[in-house]
Amino acid sequence: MNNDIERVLYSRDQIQQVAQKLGQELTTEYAGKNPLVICVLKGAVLFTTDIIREMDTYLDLDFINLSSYGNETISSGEVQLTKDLDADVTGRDVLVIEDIIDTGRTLKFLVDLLKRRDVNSVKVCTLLDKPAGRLVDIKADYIGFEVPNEFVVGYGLDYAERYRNLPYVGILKPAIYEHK
Ligand SMILES: O=P(O)(O)OC[C@H]1O[C@H](OP(=O)(O)OP(=O)(O)O)[C@H](O)[C@@H]1O
Ligand SMILES: Nc1nc2[nH]cnc2c(=O)[nH]1
Repeated sequence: MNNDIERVLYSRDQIQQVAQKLGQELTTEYAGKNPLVICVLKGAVLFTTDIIREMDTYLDLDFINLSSYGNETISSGEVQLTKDLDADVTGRDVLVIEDIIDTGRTLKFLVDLLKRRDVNSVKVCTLLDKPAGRLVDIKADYIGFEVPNEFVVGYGLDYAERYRNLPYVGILKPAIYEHK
């Protein structure tokens, strides 16, 4: 699997360091607030487990599954809610954890949903931001790294469901797409 990677963008150590820094900031942000942390499945699983271990505050954890890429590298444009939250979010201070914001459609869909459900506040922490991919106007409050306008994999991010378990973020060799 590692042989399929052309270039590593962010190493495991770099990701751990940024998670520690963001976790400290989030500890301050949510002191005494008992936030509801929402992990956006599946991609944000690895980053979420890093972030919450760095947050020294009481919190609740929930999961939502949103999907719009299927097995492709380009968004279908339609966000599907395939698993809803278990928690009642009314009046909660919500922290959304994402792996990447690209077009922004997934995050906009989720933030709009949470606002319709009358949350008290919503903030977003993402491992990666790809500003050059943005098609809707939305920003994260906490960002690990910016990435160039290329399809990235690893650390939760997949290509056709593979590579989520790579311990770093990288770019695939072009031959991988040719042999799909
Ligand atoms: O800003 P956007 O263009 O909407 O892209 C970002 C979303 O795309 C990926 O999810 P995907 O739909 O691939 O589902 P997955 O997390 O299960 O892989 C990623 O995990 C983000 O949630
Ligand atoms: N794996 C992966 N999923 C994405 N979803 C939106 N952008 C990306 C990306 O660059 N890589």
